[in-house]
Amino acid sequence: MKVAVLGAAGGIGQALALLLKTQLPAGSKLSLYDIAPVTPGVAVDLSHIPTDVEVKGFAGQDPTDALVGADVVLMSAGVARKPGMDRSDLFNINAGIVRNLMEKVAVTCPKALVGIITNPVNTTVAIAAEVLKNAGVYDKNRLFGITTLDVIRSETFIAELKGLNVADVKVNVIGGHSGVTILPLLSQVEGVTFTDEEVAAMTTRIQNAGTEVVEAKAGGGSATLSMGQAACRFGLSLVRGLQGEANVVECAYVDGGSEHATFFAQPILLGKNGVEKVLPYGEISAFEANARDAMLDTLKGDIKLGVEFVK
Ligand SMILES: NC(=O)c1ccc[n+]([C@@H]2O[C@H](COP(=O)([O-])OP(=O)(O)OC[C@H]3O[C@@H](n4cnc5c(N)ncnc54)[C@H](O)[C@@H]3O)[C@@H](O)[C@H]2O)c1
Ligand SMILES: O=C(O)C[C@H](O)C(=O)O
Repeated sequence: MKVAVLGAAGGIGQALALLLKTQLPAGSKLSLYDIAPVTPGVAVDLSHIPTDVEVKGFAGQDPTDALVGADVVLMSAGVARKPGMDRSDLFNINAGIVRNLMEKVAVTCPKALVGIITNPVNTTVAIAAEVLKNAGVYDKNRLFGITTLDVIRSETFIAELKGLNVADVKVNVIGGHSGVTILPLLSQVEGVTFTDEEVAAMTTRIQNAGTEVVEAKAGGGSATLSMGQAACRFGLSLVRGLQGEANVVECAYVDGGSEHATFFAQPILLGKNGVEKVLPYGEISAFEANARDAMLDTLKGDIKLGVEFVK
């Protein structure tokens, strides 16, 4: 199994690469690419950790060498937010970065499962899909916007509030990955009840958790370590699905035939071809149904921006 990380010298990329080096199955290959010249050094550094995962690093303008033979590509290349910015403010720089990298993916490893981390995810995933369509290699089952950070935040915050063992807390988060488009389905969390006030406050906290980190880092970037963990969890789930493991389920932002929008985050069953099955997100409360319906104009606008950028 070969996993390529694009943006591997960055805050997320280095954390993710470290976690993958220590957690990928024995015999895997880890391929690190970034425009930053330090990237081969990051690979050498990781290669001294005694696990059976071979690490190679590539720098420069062309990611092709890093992508050859990749089964999974995880992309965090791009710029991060500073206080006062929305994720959509990253579009001007990151849209072109994602388009250019996806053009190389389309040519070099068109069958790879691709997980997009680069913000604004609601839009960059649509850009990635359009690039793959233009190249004639689009398979909607192989492209994912990684929303796992919203899931792990939900698990953490709910366990803290309710005094639960966090390992027992499971939460679906649907919609997209910015502001009101992030919708945790608190009504489905087993073994707990929330007051209306708790639902409102917890939903807002999860939606604003990225901003919480951006403000705490005071100009030094956005979430990197928790995102490294989230991307590692999602990347390992992709690998487990590819290896034929049963019942691998994660929420992700996919082109899954949703009635709500072309791309919509919801639970998916992963398998040997990526998305094996898009799963229903189940019964939701009136609060959640209102929040879902209220997000759709924003989400569809974000998607349209990405489609039009490539056209
Ligand atoms: N999906 C999520 O939940 C989530 C969570 C956190 C951050 N993010 C996003 O992830 C992205 C990266 O965040 P970060 O904190 O790692 O930023 P960072 O600045 O620490 O790292 C980004 C890396 O991308 C590299 N890069 C820039 N242009 C490139 C190109 N054309 N090819 C290859 N590499 C390139 C940079 O050299 C840098 O090493 C941001 O867009 C951020 O908003 C998404
Ligand atoms: O908030 C950001 O800009 C980064 C990321 O999307 C997050 O949710 O932490």
